Amino acid sequence: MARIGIIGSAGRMGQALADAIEAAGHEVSGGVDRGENVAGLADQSDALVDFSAPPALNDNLHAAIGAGIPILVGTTGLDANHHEAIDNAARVVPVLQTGNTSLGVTLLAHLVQEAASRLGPDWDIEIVEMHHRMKVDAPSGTAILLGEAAARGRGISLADHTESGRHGHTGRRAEGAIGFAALRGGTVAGEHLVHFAGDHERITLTHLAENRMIFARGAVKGVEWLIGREPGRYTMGQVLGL
Ligand SMILES: NC(=O)C1=CN([C@@H]2O[C@H](COP(=O)(O)OP(=O)(O)OC[C@H]3O[C@@H](n4cnc5c(N)ncnc54)[C@H](OP(=O)(O)O)[C@@H]3O)[C@@H](O)[C@H]2O)C=CC1
Ligand SMILES: O=C(O)C1=N[C@H](C(=O)O)C[C@H](O)C1
Repeated sequence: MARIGIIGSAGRMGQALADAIEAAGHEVSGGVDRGENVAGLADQSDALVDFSAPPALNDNLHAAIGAGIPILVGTTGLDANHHEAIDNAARVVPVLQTGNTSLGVTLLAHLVQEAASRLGPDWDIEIVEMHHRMKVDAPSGTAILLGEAAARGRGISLADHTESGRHGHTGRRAEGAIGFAALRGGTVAGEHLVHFAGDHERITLTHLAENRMIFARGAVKGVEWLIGREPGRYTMGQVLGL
């Protein structure tokens, strides 16, 4: 039984996570939201899970380091500075950062990498995601994770090949680009389609999240796996043995 502290506890994911922690036989050691004491929560926890917002990240990492416990970062919308802070924290405590904790997306990322490596650069890659109307970041963390998997498969850098938010007279598609489109509406928990568009044929790999429990259960698995590990930066692929 582990004592798991929730950062962003009043949010949609925080509430789903509390249910998943209890269903798995663990204890919710407490929860914090904006402006609350994360260091105090860390002191009474065996691990922290962060589903909050990017401005909270530095305090959350410091709290995990201060208490010497692992942290799973599920918050999306992170930039290069956030990733650098995660790398630094991972020298001291175990850290798992992912844009999607579900088993399905973790497997999908492997399939996307494989398809991208086998299909070659004349197959255009376009990633389309749809989420609920309350989502604040785009493209989703999952779309970026899938873009990175495609870029790895192709042996290119995602940053150098991203085409996002096309509008107006864009000119033709850049050769070798990985495109992103984000739709928002209703209560969609999360949909991701990765299109491989070749000459006169198309392959689409899809993941549909039907509710948030798939993310919450994956996060609990991640935490169970992280507790007792050496410091380091880990992935959901390692957790799920994929
Ligand atoms: N990795 C994954 O598998 C998944 C990741 N996510 C990501 O998780 C994050 C949360 O999503 P969701 O639950 O839908 O969002 P919500 O807006 O429902 O919840 C976010 C919660 O975090 C709180 N919060 C905001 N700022 C801070 C802060 N500085 N310190 C502590 N708490 C804070 C909010 O409080 P307040 O309302 O006061 O701002 C709110 O309670 C998003 O980045 C989302 O993309 C979501 C699903 C799965
Ligand atoms: O904000 C959400 O809801 C989700 N966020 C994550 C993302 O940005 O990919 C994961 C999931 O798709 C739901």
